[in-house]
Amino acid sequence: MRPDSPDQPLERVTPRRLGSLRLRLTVGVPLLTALIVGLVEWGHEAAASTEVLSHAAWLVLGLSAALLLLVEVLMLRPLRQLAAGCEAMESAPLPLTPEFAAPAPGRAAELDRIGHAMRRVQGSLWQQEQDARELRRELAQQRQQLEQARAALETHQRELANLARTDILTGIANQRVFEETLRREFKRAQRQRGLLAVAVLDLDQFKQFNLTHGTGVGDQALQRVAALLTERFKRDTDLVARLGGEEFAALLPGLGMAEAQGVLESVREELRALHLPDGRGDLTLSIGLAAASPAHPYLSAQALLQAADEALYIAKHAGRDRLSLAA
Ligand SMILES: Nc1nc2c(ncn2[C@@H]2O[C@H](COP(=O)(O)OP(=O)(O)OP(=O)(O)O)[C@@H](O)[C@H]2O)c(=O)[nH]1
Repeated sequence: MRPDSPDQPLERVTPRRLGSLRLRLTVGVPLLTALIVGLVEWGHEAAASTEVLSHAAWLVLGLSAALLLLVEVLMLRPLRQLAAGCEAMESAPLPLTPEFAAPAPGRAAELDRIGHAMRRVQGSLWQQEQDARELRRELAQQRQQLEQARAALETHQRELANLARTDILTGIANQRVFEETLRREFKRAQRQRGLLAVAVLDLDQFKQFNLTHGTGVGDQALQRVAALLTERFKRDTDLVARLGGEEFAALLPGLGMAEAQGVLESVREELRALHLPDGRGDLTLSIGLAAASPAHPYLSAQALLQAADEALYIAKHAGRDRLSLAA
């Protein structure tokens, strides 16, 4: 049996205040009766006979007992049940159950039904709280998953953006980035009356190199050239890129023709000294170089790049493995 069941013995659930009320009624009514009888005896000693008074006292006592019984049955017992229900609600959360489905008959049924309704409400609240807790937990999980998906998406977007700007084989900038940067740096050089050198570098006889050593070795050679250029041009403003195939480019802000020529000649020498692909090979590089300066301006970034291209063409036709300067 549950501690808050209405069938429980009354002594176990009697609230202190109800017990106090009953005690006061139990003690107070007989005392009052005795007091009345005493007063009547004292006041009417001479007039009334002892026998009549005695009957009156017994009548009052009987009425008091009946009154006590009525108070107990009609008020105290239902109140105790209600109080017990309230206490049980305070003490522990209960699931929604069909307890007290049939309230006790009689006048106490009203209070039983109130108690029962309160317990149903409490059970319903408890259930709703459980549901809300479960929903909050699911929401937190979904929020976490969403956060992870968002982070993964951002990573993929970054990778995609990088892929769109990077040459896959060599990992350096691609032609698109080179042309964007060239336009930007050209405008800056024009604005600041600065220097800007552009070099186009092309591996010699690479078709034959592939045929001799295979395209896998050709790929490795392209990667070595990219690494060499990245190593040599490492200022923040420098940019090396692969324009496509076996053709590379270097953008060198702040460098005039003579300075750029010196660095590029050493790069060409270094590559030849590598003897790609196997330390005994003879892979070489032809370079066309153009430089914009206040003394030698170009109309556009495109014109500057075209001048470097034309210089490369001259280097190729002059026998390869050399650097040519734009006119
Ligand atoms: N291994 C490899 N080869 C490539 C790649 N891209 C282009 N090539 C090859 O590079 C070769 C370029 O040949 P060509 O344009 O005739 O130039 P070349 O043989 O270097 O001759 P010149 O430039 O006149 O010295 C072609 O055979 C392409 O197949 C690549 O990513 N990997």
